Amino acid sequence: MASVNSLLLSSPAKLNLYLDVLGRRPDGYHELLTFFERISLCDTVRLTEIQTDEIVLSCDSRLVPSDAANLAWQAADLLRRSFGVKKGVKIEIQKQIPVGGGMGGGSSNAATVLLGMNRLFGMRLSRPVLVDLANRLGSDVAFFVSGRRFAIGRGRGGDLTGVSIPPRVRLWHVLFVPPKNIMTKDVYALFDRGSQRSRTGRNPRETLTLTKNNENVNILLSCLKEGDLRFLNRKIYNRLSEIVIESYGFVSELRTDLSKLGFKWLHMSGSGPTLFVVCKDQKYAQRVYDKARARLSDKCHVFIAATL
Ligand SMILES: C[C@](O)(CO)[C@H](O)COP(=O)(O)OP(=O)(O)OC[C@H]1O[C@@H](n2ccc(N)nc2=O)[C@H](O)[C@@H]1O
Ligand SMILES: Nc1ncnc2c1ncn2[C@@H]1O[C@H](COP(=O)(O)OP(=O)(O)OP(=O)(O)O)[C@@H](O)[C@H]1O
Repeated sequence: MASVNSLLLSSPAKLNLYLDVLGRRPDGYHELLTFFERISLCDTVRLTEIQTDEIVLSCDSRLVPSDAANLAWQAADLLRRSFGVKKGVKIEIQKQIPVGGGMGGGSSNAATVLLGMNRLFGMRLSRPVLVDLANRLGSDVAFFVSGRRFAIGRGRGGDLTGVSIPPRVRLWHVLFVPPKNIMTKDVYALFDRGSQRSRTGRNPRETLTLTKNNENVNILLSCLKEGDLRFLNRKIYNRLSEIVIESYGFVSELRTDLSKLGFKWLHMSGSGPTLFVVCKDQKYAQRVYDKARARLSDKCHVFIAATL
């Protein structure tokens, strides 16, 4: 019997420890400065070479399309078209990362397909070539292709700078995910409307200069290297959180509930609605997890994850 060429891969989520929106770009996207962290909450992606010249996709979540609308399907298609690959592939996705939670699940699946097909078909494409493909699929895809635990993203988010953080540095998080999701593009549109109002003086928002932003990211980096979590908590920042909390009642309610449980430093990842805390170790994370599960299991899903 012929052996089956197949790979079983982990497809991790991300958190944004820093996210500032610096302005609107000529291509309609937003200019970002962000600090990514790869975390241990993972989907599973199985890739199998098939004899027919097609991409076949299945996914165990009904919130995710299983056709050409799936970002993982688009990744396989882009790779095949760019390099004239004739072989077909079956993609089977098992979701763990909440869909539309701000943790980059779809982008991660797409990156896993790029990296996985490169291996499966022995294509030997270099990391920069894969990063280039990634940036044609979405703003978060390049980070997952980079293979880094932490990175700074500029431009649309995919213009990456690596940071050197010792492997011993590992953050622990508890993630609080409301049962409703939020569309990223809606959040950016709300943000634009908010910024317009601020220009007319009705809704002033703090605007950070680029120098201030770079300084903040550098401080965040040193806190991480030194394991200074107290100061790190003060430096974690998300420019989109204010507009998300103002616009989506279920997020502000969850934040209030979590504050009442005594969680002081609550952060939001990406365009939300996932909220998270940073814990000093696994034991503390477990305590936070148990408390939130006991009191808020009807309001949100709770996960523990660490830097991966
Ligand atoms: C919120 C973040 O997750 C932070 O890492 C990203 O900015 C969004 O990443 P993503 O979902 O991979 O983004 P994409 O798939 O490229 O874009 C989704 C939508 O978000 C908006 N978008 C995204 C990135 C960016 N720099 N500017 C934008 O305005 C656009 O309206 C776009 O239609
Ligand atoms: N492989 C995939 N996994 C999850 N969602 C996908 C996938 N492909 C397409 N989608 C669609 O993309 C949308 C956003 O999904 P995703 O879970 O990536 O959001 P997100 O985590 O908020 O993204 P980000 O943080 O990158 O903005 C959903 O509407 C979903 O149907």
